[in-house]
Amino acid sequence: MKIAPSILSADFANLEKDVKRAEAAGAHYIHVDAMDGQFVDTITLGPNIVHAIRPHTKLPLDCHLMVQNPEKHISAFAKAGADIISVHVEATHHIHRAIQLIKNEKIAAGVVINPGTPVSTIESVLGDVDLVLVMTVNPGSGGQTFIESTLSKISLLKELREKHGYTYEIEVDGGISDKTVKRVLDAGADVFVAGSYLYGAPDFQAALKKLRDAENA
Ligand SMILES: O=C(CO)[C@@H](O)[C@H](O)COP(=O)(O)O
Repeated sequence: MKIAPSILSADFANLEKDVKRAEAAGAHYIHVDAMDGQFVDTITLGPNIVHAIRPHTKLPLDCHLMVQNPEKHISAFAKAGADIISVHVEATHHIHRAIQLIKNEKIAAGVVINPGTPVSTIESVLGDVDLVLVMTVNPGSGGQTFIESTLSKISLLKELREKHGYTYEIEVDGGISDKTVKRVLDAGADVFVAGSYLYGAPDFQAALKKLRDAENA
C-alpha cells in the first residue's frame, strides 16, 4: 500500500516543513488538492504552490484537480512540477481529451469519481489511465466522515483491472484513518490519501505507521 498525505490539512505557513515531515515519515506521494470555488465551493492550492514545494521533496506530487473544465489548467500544473494529475469525470464534457492532455505532458494521468458517481461513467477510459481516484467523501474539505457505500466501487475497479489487464492504481481520498483503512485495503485500494488524520496527529510518523500496519492486520 502507498500513503499520500494531503497537504490540505498541513500548516500553510510552514508547507516546506510539512512536506518534508511527510517524506521523512515514509510517505509515497504528496497529495495536492486544487479547488477553484466552482466545482467545489472552496478555493485552495494552485500551480504556484506546486512550484513552491517542488524543490523541497523528491516524492511524486499527486495533484487532484477539483476544478471545472480541468483541461484549461493541466499545462500549468505540469509545468509547475506535477507528477500525477487527476481530473474529475463530473467536471468536464471531455474526459478522454483531458486525459490525453495529461499524457501529452509525459506525466501520469488519473480520473476521479465522486461518491455519487458510478464506475460505469469512466469505463471507457480505464485502459488509458494510470490512476483511478475514488472519492470516499464529497470533495470540498478535509475532516469528513468516510462514506461506506464507496467500498463496492473500489472492489469493482479491482475486478475490472484484473479482468481486462488494466494497470491503474486505485486511490482513495476522504475519511481515511486507522479506523477505516483496513476495510478500504480489503476492498482493493492501493493508495491512501490522508489529511486530517496525519496532520492532526500528535506524532505524524506513528500515525502513518498505523495506516501501514493494516497490511499485516
Ligand atoms: O480532496 C479532499 C477533500 O476534497 C481530500 O484530499 C481531503 O484533504 C482529505 O481529507 P481527510 O478526510 O483525510 O481529512
